[in-house]
Amino acid sequence: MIYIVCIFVIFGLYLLKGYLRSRHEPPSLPSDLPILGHVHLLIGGGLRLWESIKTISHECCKAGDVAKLSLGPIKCYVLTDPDDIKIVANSCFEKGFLYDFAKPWLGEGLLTAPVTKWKTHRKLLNTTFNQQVLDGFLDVFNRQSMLLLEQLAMEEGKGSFDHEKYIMRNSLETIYLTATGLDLRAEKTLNAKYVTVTDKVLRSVIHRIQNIWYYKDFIWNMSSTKKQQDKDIEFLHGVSNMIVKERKQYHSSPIKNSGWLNTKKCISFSLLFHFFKYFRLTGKNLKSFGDLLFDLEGSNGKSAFSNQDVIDHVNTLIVAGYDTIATNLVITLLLIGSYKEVQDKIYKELEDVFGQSDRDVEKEDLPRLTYLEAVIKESLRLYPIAPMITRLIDKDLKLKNYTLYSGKICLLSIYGAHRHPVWGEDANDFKPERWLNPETLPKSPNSFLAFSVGRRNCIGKAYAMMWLKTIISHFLRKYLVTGDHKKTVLKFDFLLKPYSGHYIAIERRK
Ligand code: HEM
Repeated sequence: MIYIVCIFVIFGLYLLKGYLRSRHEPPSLPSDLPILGHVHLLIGGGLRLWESIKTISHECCKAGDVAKLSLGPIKCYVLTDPDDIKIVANSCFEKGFLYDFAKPWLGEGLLTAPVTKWKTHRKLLNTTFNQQVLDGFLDVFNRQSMLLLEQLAMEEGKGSFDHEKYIMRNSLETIYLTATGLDLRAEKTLNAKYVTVTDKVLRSVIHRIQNIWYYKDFIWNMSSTKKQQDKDIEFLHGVSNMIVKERKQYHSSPIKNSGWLNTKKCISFSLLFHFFKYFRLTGKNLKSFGDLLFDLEGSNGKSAFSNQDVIDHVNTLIVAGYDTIATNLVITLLLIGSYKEVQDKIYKELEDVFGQSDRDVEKEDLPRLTYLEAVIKESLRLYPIAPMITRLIDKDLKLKNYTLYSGKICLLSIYGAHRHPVWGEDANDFKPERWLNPETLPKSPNSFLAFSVGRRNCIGKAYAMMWLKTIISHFLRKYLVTGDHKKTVLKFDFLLKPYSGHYIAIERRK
């Protein structure tokens, strides 16, 4: 008898726990189909995926900022409240299995590294992203801006054109120079191929995310997309392996520090060639991120990173850096071209700082470009390049109104937080002025999340702002830009990207 009572009590407690837990669980998003859940939202290409991200975010906001979403058997949470997002981002650092789909490409660089590795590596990498190192890149940013203007000259006065192709190429060259020291300018074919192949690999990762039967490795491994992905990744790895190997050779050389002329003797001809181009371009002995990583020492006095670590980090910096800044620049120029009064105000600020001169941007100029900074932030608020990121909930977490239970994936909607009512009734409008007055900004400092939030936020934030301010200030001193952002159609291919209608026209300023 006592056994039967015990079984009833245990069963009763189990049911009670389930009931109490369900009372704290958030509601499910609408259109939750039996067994399939919300998988139908993932079906279709990048255009449909972007629409789905917007729908999920708006529905979640309506449901009280926390909601459940099911992808077949996989149960997820969605968040749109900025403060709740910060709690999750600062408590759970593991990103969940979706990021594993990028591991064949990015290995265990910062973006995809498991938490144990990420913690030590992020601390070390933070030291290489200091202001002094970034200031050293300003020369590259100025040279690359001038190069872009030279290339755009052929489009002057000719009506609308696709500025994305120029900007993608230029951004890749810039990030390559600062991450590896390699000057891709002289490698036009390699540059064009790198951009195309990177795009293909991004799309293949998205293809896997969209088709849940590919979540199982054995099915994915049999697919033709995976076979093509392997070939593409082999090409991308081939490029970075070549560079990193040569840099490593140079760093392990006993005469590394004995001056540029001596260094020549111990490095291969091809490296010498790259060095030559690099020094010619910058005119200074600048160190790339890759060089700084090789120089870092661990607690035992030896190199902190293995060859593979450096390759993974350099690959990650290139991928995380070039597409994000390029896409933001494409969208920001389009917005500036759509709002004449905004363009006039930026130009006025540029005149205050630079007069009529087309001189280089100096580090002292950057903090003075406050209106331009507001424009860039407003562009990132309306069009966050990474509109949704994920975290694995690895402990039960109490939020404002709900508890999230361990084991589920949490989708943090940056898009949703940026269009949240905390931004006011004009949340959908492009209004850079809101950034100039603390009264017109949301109370919570976590409401702007374009670079994510917490300790696992974007390591390249300061780099990105510096590069964007430099290039736009060169561009607008030379050109008047027109465009119509309302005609632009966007898609989501791992990152937010323009699909069509994003063209601009440029006229030289008198
Ligand atoms: C407008 C430009 C950029 C935007 C909007 C942006 C946005 C973001 C976001 C939202 C994350 C968090 C991703 C996640 O949690 O899954 C992130 C992470 C990261 N970003 Fe950026 N990023 C930009 C530029 C850059 C640049 C220029 C670099 C490198 C030079 C860079 C390197 C990284 C890296 C390495 C991470 C992973 C950090 C970690 O996990 O510790 N980003 N970025």
